[in-house]
Amino acid sequence: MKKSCHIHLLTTGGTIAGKGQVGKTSGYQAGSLSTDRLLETLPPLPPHIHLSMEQICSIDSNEVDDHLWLSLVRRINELASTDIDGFVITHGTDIMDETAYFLNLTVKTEKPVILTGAMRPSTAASADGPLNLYQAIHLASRPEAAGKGVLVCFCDSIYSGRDVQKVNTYKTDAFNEQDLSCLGYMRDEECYFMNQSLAVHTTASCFDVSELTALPRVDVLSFYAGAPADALDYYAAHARGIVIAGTGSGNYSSAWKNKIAELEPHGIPVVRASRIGHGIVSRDPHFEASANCIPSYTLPPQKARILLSLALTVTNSYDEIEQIFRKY
Ligand SMILES: NC(=O)C[C@H](N)C(=O)O
Repeated sequence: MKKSCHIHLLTTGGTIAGKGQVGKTSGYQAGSLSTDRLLETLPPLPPHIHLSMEQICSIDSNEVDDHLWLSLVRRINELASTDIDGFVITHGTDIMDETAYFLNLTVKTEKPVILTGAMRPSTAASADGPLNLYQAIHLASRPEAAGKGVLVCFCDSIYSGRDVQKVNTYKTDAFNEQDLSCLGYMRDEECYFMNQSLAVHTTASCFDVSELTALPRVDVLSFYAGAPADALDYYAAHARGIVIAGTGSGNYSSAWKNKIAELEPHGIPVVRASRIGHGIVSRDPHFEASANCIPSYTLPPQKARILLSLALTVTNSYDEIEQIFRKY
């Protein structure tokens, strides 16, 4: 007989809890199914898995903000010292990559923490939520999933919270399988790990948000043909740091480069990321001419924003922020 296992489900809403016209995959309301109703869609679990649950909120993930992240991480850290063996979080897919990365940097447990969701509402023909949730619960019960950082289980694949990104607007296989983030596969209840993220996470992370009520404001600004450099003045006046979604390998015009250099004495770090979504933004003397300009390495803009915000909770030093971007 298998050793019994206690999995705790935290629900936040998203399309997995969405309801709409029966059969249709679009035009639905996300986050409208209660946790009990969500569980009615699940195939039966084996007797050794004991499931407990709580609803954190019931929202479209575009409503997720720093405050929700801080309460979610506090709740997981508080429950991590109980007899719970693993956590599953249901979440909308639009912001799932951001929440997974934030939790990857801030939860203080080696126990499995798995996010899942769906691309089709519960009322759609061939809704994908039940299988995703079923597999996420099984994955959370597996010792192989421990100590690997926060994971996403979606459409038969296992992704690292560090590198997962949504890459399709509506298909059920919506995350980046052909990239750094796919760590392995699910086949029914079985998990098959093939890779592991080397970036620092969870118990080894230096970020402690337990006393914070808000995160330092960091904004993302896109560069595009002819983008006016004075937009940076606005962000420099309102945010503690800026991430640029540049072109190609994190590029922008010389007018932007000069404006960023002007911000250096004002203590505003500017992280160069890329709007491409794949590849690396590495050090380039052309851009890193001013010390406040830091490459995002393999982080896309929305994840670089999270890391810069957390980095600003521990340091204002440009050099130390750069070291953090190399490690996390
Ligand atoms: N598939 C989804 O879950 C999308 C939805 N808008 C959400 O992120 O909440």
